[in-house]
Amino acid sequence: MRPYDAFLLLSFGGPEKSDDVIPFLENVTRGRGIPRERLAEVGEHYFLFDGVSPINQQCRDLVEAVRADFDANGVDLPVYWGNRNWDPYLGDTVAAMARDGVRRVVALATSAYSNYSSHRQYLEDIERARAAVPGAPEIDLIRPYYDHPGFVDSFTGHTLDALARLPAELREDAHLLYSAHSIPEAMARASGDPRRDYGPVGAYEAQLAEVARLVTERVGGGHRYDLVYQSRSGPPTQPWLEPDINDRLAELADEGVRAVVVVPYGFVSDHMEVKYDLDVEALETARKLGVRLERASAPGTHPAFVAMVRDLVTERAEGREPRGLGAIERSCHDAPEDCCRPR
Ligand SMILES: CC1=C(CCC(=O)O)c2cc3nc(cc4[nH]c(cc5[nH]c(cc1n2)c(C)c5CCC(=O)O)c(CCC(=O)O)c4C)C(CCC(=O)O)=C3C
Ligand SMILES: [Fe+2]
Repeated sequence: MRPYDAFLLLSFGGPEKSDDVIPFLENVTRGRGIPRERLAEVGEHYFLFDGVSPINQQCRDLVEAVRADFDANGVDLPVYWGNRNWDPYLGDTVAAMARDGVRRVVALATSAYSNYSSHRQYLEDIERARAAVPGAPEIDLIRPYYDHPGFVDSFTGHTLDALARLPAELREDAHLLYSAHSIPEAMARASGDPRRDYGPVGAYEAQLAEVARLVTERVGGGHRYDLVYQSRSGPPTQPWLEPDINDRLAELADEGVRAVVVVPYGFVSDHMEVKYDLDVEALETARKLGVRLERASAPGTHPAFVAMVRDLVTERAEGREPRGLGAIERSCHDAPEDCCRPR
């Protein structure tokens, strides 16, 4: 797979026992101005699950699936994994790669969209880790891949599965709620390639709208749908993207909607923000409102998603033009120096 001699999965990281929770939250929020009350509250979400975030095991599963897929398809690259906020830390992984004689790495982040947290911050993580390791390999980060057919098809499949779990009499009129991580409005406006015009909403929201349209079209059946946000943090005075999923659920209940399928299209796996903010909190909201809620799975190790990883690796290795189902102008693949920076 020239010019590369290794593949790296880059992820967020999460705690795996109660004692990890507070140090993990300190890592995530260092210098970010998250109120203490919010931190205590999010800590409780983790303690509810005995301090174990699902995200690390989901990364191990994806690493194994990618290894098997590479083996079966003649992609001869060792697979490494490193995180931003928890063990295995990216810095340790970069040191291990240097020791193993790895010179050039192709990396995929477990974030599909353009914005500071999902794209730029991973580029910064890579540079920081490399700077601390003498003889560190070069690391090329794969572009945002939100409209790759492998990402869209895995959500389509999982949305159809979730619809099938609804009682037959509720299925046809079920409302689709596409849920993504809220971010500060300023971060949303600064997302993407600064030379491009994404309209008033910025690249992140434009990309989300594209994916919701693509998945709804493929699911068929003419379902009505909305874009909603979850997991807001930051001080209440700072505007973040809205509407919150819980507020929108209340409005839909008022409008007479009796069943919703929540599609966590902002995420790559069913990690804590999905397991708590959707499966505990939004489910409870829906139950109180008398709305039936089914949650579709995020891609995880869906075969289309695993095959996507290989396609993105070969795209980068062969220097192929990026392709997607949407309008590629919405991406920031050709502006790796300036995209998704705070302005
Ligand atoms: C866009 C986005 C994604 C989706 C794309 C992607 O996947 O990258 C994402 C994913 C994740 N976010 C996660 C966890 C947290 N995010 C926080 C805080 C924040 N997230 C932000 C954005 C995003 N976050 C932002 C703008 C903040 C404010 C602070 C800052 O500017 O950085 C906090 C602090 C407490 C709080 O305030 O909630 C925690 C604990 C986990 C791990 C879950 C697990 O453990 O399973 C994952 C995958
Ligand atoms: Fe987050």
